Amino acid sequence: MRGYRFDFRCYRRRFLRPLVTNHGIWHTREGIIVCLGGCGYGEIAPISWFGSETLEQALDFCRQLPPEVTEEMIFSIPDSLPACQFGFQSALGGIGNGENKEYTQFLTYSGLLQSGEGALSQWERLWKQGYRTFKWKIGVDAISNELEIFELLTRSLPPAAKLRLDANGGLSYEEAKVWLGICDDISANIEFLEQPLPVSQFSAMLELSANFQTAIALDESVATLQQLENCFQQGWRGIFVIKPGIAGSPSRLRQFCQKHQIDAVFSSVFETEIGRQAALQLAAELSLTNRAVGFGINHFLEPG
Ligand SMILES: O=C(O)CCC(=O)c1ccccc1C(=O)O
Ligand SMILES: [Mg+2]
Repeated sequence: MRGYRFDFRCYRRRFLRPLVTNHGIWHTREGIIVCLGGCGYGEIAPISWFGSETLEQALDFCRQLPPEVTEEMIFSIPDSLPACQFGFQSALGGIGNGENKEYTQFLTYSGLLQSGEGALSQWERLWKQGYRTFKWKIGVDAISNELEIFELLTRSLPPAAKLRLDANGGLSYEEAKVWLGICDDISANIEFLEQPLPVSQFSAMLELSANFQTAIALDESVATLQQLENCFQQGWRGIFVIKPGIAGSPSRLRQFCQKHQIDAVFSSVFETEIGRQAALQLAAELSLTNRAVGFGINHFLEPG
C-alpha cells in the first residue's frame, strides 16, 4: 500500500478576547497541523474538556508514527483519538485545495456574542456585517443577572434575528425550566437552548425537550461520534450540534448523518483555516436544514 511522507507541527494562537463559558476561561488555542506528502494538510484541534483527547495524547500519537504513513494506519486510529481521526482523514482527502467551494458559499453563519452584557453593544456590529443568527453563552453568571441582560438583548434585536443560547451544561434542572419557560413566552425568535444540563443528565434533557416548545440542542452530550450514536439510539430527535474537528472520523460521520437524516448544526472548535475548510465542507454536504453554522467571526489575535 502506498505510504505518504508524514510531518507535523504544533501551533498556538491567543484569543482576541478570552472565551468565557461554564467550563471556565479559555485564553489560548493550541493544536497540530499534519502534512501528508503529495496529499494535503489536516488539523488536529482537541478540546479535552469537551470530550476529545488531550493535545498531549494527540502529540504522542503523532510522535510514534513512522515517517511514512499508509491509509490503513489512518483508518485504524482508535476512537479514543477523535481529533486525530479528523486531522489525518482530512489530510488524506486533500483538504485545502478548495474543491468544494461551490457548496460552502451557500452556508449562513452564526456570530458568537461575548458572554455577559458585552453582547448588548456587540450584536449590532455583527448585524451590520450581515449576521442574522447570534449565539450567547449563559450559565456563566447568576441566573438573575443573565435574565436581565437577556431581556434587554431580546428587546433590542430586530425581529428577523435568531438567537441561540448556550449553557454549556451549566444550568440546574430548575434553571433550565425557567429559561425554557421564558423562551416559550417571549416573541423574540429563540432558535434553541444548547446543552442546558450536564452530559450525565440525558433523560432530563429528553424530558425538557418534550415539555417545552423551544428546541433543545445537544452539544457536549454528542461531542464524539460514539456519543452521537448513543444519544440517537436513546431516542434524541432534537437538534445535534456537530463539531467535526472533535467528532472523529469524517467518513463515519458522513455515513451516520446520511443514514439518519438528523437535524444538525455544525460548529467550529476554533481551528485554523485548515481544519475550518475541512469542517465547512462536511457542514455544506451534510446540513439538511438551513440552520446557520457556528463558524462566525475570527476570534484570534494572530492570523492562522
Ligand atoms: O457553536 C458556535 O456557534 C461557536 C463555537 C462554540 O460555541 C464552541 C467552540 C468551541 C468549544 C465549545 C463551543 C460551544 O459550543 O460550547
Ligand atoms: Mg455549545
